[in-house]
This record gives sequence, structure tokens and C-alpha cells, in this order.
Amino acid sequence: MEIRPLSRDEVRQIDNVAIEQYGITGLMLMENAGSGAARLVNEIAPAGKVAILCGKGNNAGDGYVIARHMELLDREVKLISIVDTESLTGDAKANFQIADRSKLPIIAAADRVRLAQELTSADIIVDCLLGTGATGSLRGLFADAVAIANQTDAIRIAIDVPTGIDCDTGQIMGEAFCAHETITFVAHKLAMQIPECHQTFGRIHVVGIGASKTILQRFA
Ligand SMILES: NC(=O)C1=CN([C@@H]2O[C@H](COP(=O)(O)OP(=O)(O)OC[C@H]3O[C@@H](n4cnc5c(N)ncnc54)[C@H](O)[C@@H]3O)[C@@H](O)[C@H]2O)[C@@H](O)CC1
Ligand SMILES: [K+]
Repeated sequence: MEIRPLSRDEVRQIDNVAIEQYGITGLMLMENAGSGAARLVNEIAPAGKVAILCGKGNNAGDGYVIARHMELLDREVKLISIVDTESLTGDAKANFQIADRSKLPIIAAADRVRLAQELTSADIIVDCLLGTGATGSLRGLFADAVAIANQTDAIRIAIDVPTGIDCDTGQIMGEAFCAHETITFVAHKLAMQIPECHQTFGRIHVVGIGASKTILQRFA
């Protein structure tokens, strides 16, 4: 089913309707998002070490799901959290805990030096720092992580939206993760229609999250 480009508010509406009116839980949506993204990452970059950069919100939650599915695809994968994982909440926390109990490598990178060490050894960097919940200029280590990732030779893959670009307006908030590929959920976001932004998004792929046709049809 073809969906038109969506605003931040519209994707939130879809998530909320699926969760509140249809009983498709946030965890189900995240599992579909993350497993679909993992399969695509594996297709886009079938060999090499994968580093998944994680922030604090549900975009990070996707990262923890992606890591679990990448491991099942026999990929060498590590998670790099730039926030204190104790501060995670909701579905992101749940998927962090699953990853942790599953003994996936989760590295706490609390400073620039550690971040640079961890990112320079990766062949593929997956950006799960910020998604549609990003507001304002990148703060603290978020800005450092984006800058360091952009300086590497790795294949850079953004999940949902590259960190640092506003998904509605395309405005760059300081520096944006310069993605070779973006795996976005449900449909393109408004900024993906803006020609000046194409360089930041790279090639765009759409992955469904399992919201049913009755939920999506008003956005067709
Ligand atoms: N149930 C759902 O709503 C689903 C959400 N999904 C994912 O969730 C994402 C949206 O999740 P959230 O709304 O939690 O948002 P984000 O994951 O974008 O995170 C927002 C959080 O990051 C921090 N933050 C915001 N702007 C910042 C800045 N400029 N610098 C540093 N920190 C900043 C704040 O703590 C904020 O609470 C989507 O992009 C998608 O990847 C998918 O898993 C599909 C299902
Ligand atoms: K992202």
C-alpha cells in the first residue's frame, strides 16, 4: 500500500491509533520496525562489522531490536549507547533489557575519545540516535557522535531519519548524520521531498511497522 509523505504529527497519529484504538502495542510496532530494518541493513551491507549508535528515545529502541536480529543473521554487531542506559524508559528500555539479557555487546560511550575508538573500527554505522522526536540543535554527545561518524569511511545507515535533520522542514540542526542510506518507517517523511536534503538522506527505503490498512488508508 502506497502512503503519501507524512509529517511528524501524522506518523505519531498512526502510532497512537495503532496502539490505543487497535491494540497493536508499541513493542509490536518496534519489533516490526527493527526486524524489517535489520533485514535491509543486511541486504545493503552484507559483510563487515556493524556498530549501532543509540540515544534515548524509541529510535534507540529500534536499535536494540536491530542488533538482536542482526546477530540472528550471523552478523558481528555492537551497540554503542551515548546515554546512561539507566535513563531509558518504555519500549526502548524493554528492548535494551532484552538485548542486555541476550548478552549482546552494549558499550557505554560517555566521551568523545571512546566514541571515536568504537566508531573507527566499524564497517557499517547505524544511526539510532534520534528519530522523529528530535527537537532543536543536537545536544552534547549527540553532536559529537554525528561528527565522528561522518568522518569515518563506514557505510552510514540512518534509521527512520538521519540524526540532526528536521523530518518536517529539512532544517539541519548543527550537523546531520550524512547517510548513504536511510531506512524509514511507514512512508517517506516531508523533508525527503526537498531536493536540497537528498544528500543527507542518501538512498531511501521504506519499511512497514504492521499498522493495518484501515489505519493507513486515510494517508494513501
Ligand atoms: N511506538 C512508536 O511510536 C514507534 C516508534 N518508532 C521509532 O521511534 C522514533 C520516535 O521515538 P521518540 O518519539 O521516542 O523520539 P526519538 O527516538 O527521536 O528521541 C527523542 C528523545 O531524544 C532526546 N532529544 C530530542 N532532541 C534532542 C537533541 N536535539 N539533542 C539531544 N537529545 C535530544 C529527548 O530526550 C527526547 O525525549 C521514530 O523515529 C521511530 O524510529 C518505531 O519503533 C515504530 C514504532
Ligand atoms: K536516526
